[in-house]
Amino acid sequence: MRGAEPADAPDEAFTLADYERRARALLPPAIWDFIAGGAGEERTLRANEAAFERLWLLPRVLTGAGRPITGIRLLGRDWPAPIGVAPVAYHTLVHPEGEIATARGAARAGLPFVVSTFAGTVLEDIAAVAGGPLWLQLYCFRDRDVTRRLVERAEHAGFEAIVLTVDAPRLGRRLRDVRNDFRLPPGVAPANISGDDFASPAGHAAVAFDPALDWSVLSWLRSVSGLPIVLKGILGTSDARRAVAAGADAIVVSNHGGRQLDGSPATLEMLPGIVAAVAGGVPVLIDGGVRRGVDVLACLALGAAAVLVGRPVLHGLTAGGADGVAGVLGILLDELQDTMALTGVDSLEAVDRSLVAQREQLPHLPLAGLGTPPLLPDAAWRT
Ligand SMILES: Cc1cc2nc3c(=O)[nH]c(=O)nc-3n(C[C@H](O)[C@H](O)[C@H](O)COP(=O)(O)O)c2cc1C
Ligand SMILES: CCCCCCC(=O)C(=O)O
Repeated sequence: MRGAEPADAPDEAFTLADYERRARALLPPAIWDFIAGGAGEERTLRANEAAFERLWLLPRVLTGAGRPITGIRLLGRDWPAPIGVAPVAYHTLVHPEGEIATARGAARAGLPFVVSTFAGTVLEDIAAVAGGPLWLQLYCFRDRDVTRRLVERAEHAGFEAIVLTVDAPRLGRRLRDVRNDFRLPPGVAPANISGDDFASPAGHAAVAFDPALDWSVLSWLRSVSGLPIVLKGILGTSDARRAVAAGADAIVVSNHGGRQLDGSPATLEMLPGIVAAVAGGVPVLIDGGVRRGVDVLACLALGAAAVLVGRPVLHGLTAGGADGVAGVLGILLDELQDTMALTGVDSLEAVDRSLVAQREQLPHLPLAGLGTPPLLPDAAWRT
């Protein structure tokens, strides 16, 4: 248990951990496992959250920063805060209105929503209720016509970017799902692609995903869409550089929430090296284990332009539909504002690496060095 938290599912939620406990109490165990689980022994899943425990924020005092402004501009659009909803399949698993309720919840905060290829509701219906930027997450199928039609529909419906997931030539081996023989319940299916046999996500992916996907997919995608292309699932510096060279408009440092390669590093640990490698060429976003406003600020201090949040949004959706999603995003936003004010920064332009220190390194720092602490050793970032 973390912090001052009740052991049982709380009636009211004050933190994302409260929402998590409420969702767990409400969901059937196999659905809970599908959402909460990761690949293999879940080392990477655990590492994502644990990495945040190793960073401290170093407050600056008397800066007059009591009313911080959280807005950013990304891919030509203003975001009220550097927080978006990560693409997560099948919101209809946890709430009958699925992504429609999520879009309504995100709209209340005006925050962006990345809709999964495997959304359980129709893209055009989601677009009709959205209030912030909408991006489409794309899995590239063996059948490029199916993939192209999805992109064209999204563009026509007003989606503003394509987020191509590049870490999934197949699905990771998620042992909870294997042990549960997980199947989608009746009534839960992808609403935007046709076909059958979707019930086993891993089985369907094995048949439908293009296992031979390579960098040429970017020029193919450019040939079918004029939308900005964001590559999601970059973890290494050389891939990050290659993404920029290949014309990506942004990248998301992601290990798919620990659901793909178990044994890959925490995203937070890889972020500084990737930001350095990209050298301002494109915005770098990150996801994985972001659970508090402090975590958001830590990511920004290490060079991220914005964070995406996955499981917590589903927890909010489970607990309270659109209200729950708005609740989760509202808590993160409030916590980010608290953190900025207490750290002494009044805008995100004032956030830089001098705000964070790695716990293990602090005792060795001379006092004068506290302003510019070295973070993880370079070797940890190389690929
Ligand atoms: C239940 C579930 C379904 C997901 N579905 C997708 C998906 O359809 N496409 C995708 O690119 N990533 C998918 N992801 C990964 C998320 O986009 C994101 O990378 C990850 O959840 C971030 O970590 P967090 O949950 O710790 O915030 C999924 C994650 C979960 C938990
Ligand atoms: C073929 C269905 C696959 C859904 C995959 C969703 C996903 O990315 C996940 O991590 O789960």
